[in-house]
Amino acid sequence: MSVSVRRARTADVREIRRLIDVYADDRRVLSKPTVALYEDVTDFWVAEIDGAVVGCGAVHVLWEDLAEFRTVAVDPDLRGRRIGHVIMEALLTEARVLGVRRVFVLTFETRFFGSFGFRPIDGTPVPPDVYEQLLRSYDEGVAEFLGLERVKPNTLGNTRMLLHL
Ligand SMILES: CC(=O)SCCNC(=O)CCNC(=O)[C@H](O)C(C)(C)COP(=O)(O)OP(=O)(O)OC[C@H]1O[C@@H](n2cnc3c(N)ncnc32)[C@H](O)[C@@H]1OP(=O)(O)O
Repeated sequence: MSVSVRRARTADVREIRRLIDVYADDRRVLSKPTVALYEDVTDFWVAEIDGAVVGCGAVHVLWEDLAEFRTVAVDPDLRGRRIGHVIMEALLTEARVLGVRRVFVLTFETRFFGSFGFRPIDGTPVPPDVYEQLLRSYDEGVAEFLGLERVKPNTLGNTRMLLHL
């Protein structure tokens, strides 16, 4: 079983949609309108086996030194076969290429992300002036990063984690 990871193309959005829908019901992955997936397609990477998409993950830049990994998901039939690790390696390389120094995740999968060095944090790891700027974003994921009241029902039970690159 040979897994390769590449940047997502617009034609991958259907498969990314499928992977999100598998995990969105129990809030493991934030559900998003399909238009948001097309808008953010350049954030995404996909894992393939024999030309079929079996996993995905995204790097979303939040600020000069900070990005969030989002929508890391592997086909439920193929979990536990290190596909997630291969995706994470691509996302970590991309984060370094982009020049960010810290990566945030909001997740139930604390052991998986912990194995890459992510550690639980409290609060929002940005100074007040950056927090004020981030409040201007329309992105739901940014609202979750900021811990805004209106999105708290979506994030209940998730752990906030941070990795210093
Ligand atoms: C920031 C965010 O994106 S948060 C959202 C994270 N995604 C989800 O919660 C969606 C549901 N989960 C998944 O899609 C996947 O399980 C992922 C992405 C978390 C991990 O991908 P996988 O390919 O399953 O993981 P991979 O095989 O690379 O890693 C091995 C881990 O899987 C565990 N594992 C082994 N067998 C299984 C199995 N059958 N099912 C799940 N996990 C297993 C191993 O114990 C190991 O755990 P550890 O790293 O904590 O020690």
